[in-house]
Amino acid sequence: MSKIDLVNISKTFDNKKILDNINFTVKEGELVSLLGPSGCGKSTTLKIIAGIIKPEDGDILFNDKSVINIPVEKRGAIIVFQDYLLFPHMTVEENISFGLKMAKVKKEKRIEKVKELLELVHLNGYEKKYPSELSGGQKQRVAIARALAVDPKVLLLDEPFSNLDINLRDTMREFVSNIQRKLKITTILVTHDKEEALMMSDKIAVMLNGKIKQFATPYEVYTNPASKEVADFFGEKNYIDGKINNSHFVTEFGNIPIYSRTSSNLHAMIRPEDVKIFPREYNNGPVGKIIKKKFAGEKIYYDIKIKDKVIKCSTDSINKFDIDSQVCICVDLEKAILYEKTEE
Ligand SMILES: Nc1ncnc2c1ncn2[C@@H]1O[C@H](COP(=O)(O)OP(=O)(O)OP(=O)(O)O)[C@@H](O)[C@H]1O
Repeated sequence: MSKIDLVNISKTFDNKKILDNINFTVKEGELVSLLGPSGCGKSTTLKIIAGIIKPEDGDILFNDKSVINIPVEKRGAIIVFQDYLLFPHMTVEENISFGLKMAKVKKEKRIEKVKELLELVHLNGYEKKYPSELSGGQKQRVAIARALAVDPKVLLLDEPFSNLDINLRDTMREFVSNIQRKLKITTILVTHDKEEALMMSDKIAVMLNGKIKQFATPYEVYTNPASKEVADFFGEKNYIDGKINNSHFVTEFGNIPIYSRTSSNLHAMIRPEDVKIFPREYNNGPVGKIIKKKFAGEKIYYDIKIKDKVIKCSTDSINKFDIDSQVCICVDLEKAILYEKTEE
């Protein structure tokens, strides 16, 4: 297993800068997610790490040694693509042992390794099946076993769950997490799914427009986005206006202390789960009317109109309120983050 460093990586396609000075480190045995919207450069980054694409600037280090001039087949970084790319004319065991055969590993050793991997991915008994006889989840497990067969220095997963239905996706996320932790294999996961990145990663690299905007733990990225741009990408939020007075940002929901001031043109970002909602008669905060309600199993999402502003709130589904009902809200301002206003 390796520590991976991306050092000042840049890449241009058709005169357009796709990757702009990318830097981050994946420690040995860590799972780092590369998270960002479609087209921001995630897959290109993965292909550069694997050696499929060469950057025009920068370096890739595996355990502090440059691998930039090492060709893809010798580099030891294996990509599992979202469409698995299994060989359709080969059985499960032939697919898994393909890389070992290429590496001229002896037959007995190959058989032993395939057996071990089939056990790891819970596919014992499937060795003689062809990919067309497998479900999506099973195909993906074969693809992972095939990647692991060659003992890669780093496992690169390119949107591995996006072709799976939602229930299987959860199962496979957990399955891959367990294998990754068990083998302690350095892994980079490309995803545009925030929840997936939050659940699976040791660290998240948030990528927007070819740049890494934040590199931190899931908790840090979610609770303390490095910029308004990251906060906007990362889930629902409210922006609350206010005025600065005596080192405080004064809002209609209460005051937020300002520790270091960079601008006077601020607003406070607050997540929907940090807005509490109470029946009108509690009378312990600003009053508004529920104008939208979305039931999502464990949670209910409300839009509450207070004067001319709409505040988003999410609660567990025990707290039920009807559309048009009057409620009062309490904003947990300790969780608020002040950002400079940008042009919308
Ligand atoms: N070989 C190429 N030649 C020209 N442009 C390319 C090439 N590969 C990627 N691009 C462009 O680079 C940009 C980033 O592509 P990339 O596949 O890295 O994005 P992504 O973040 O992985 O997107 P998605 O989530 O949709 O897969 C896109 O605008 C894409 O069109």
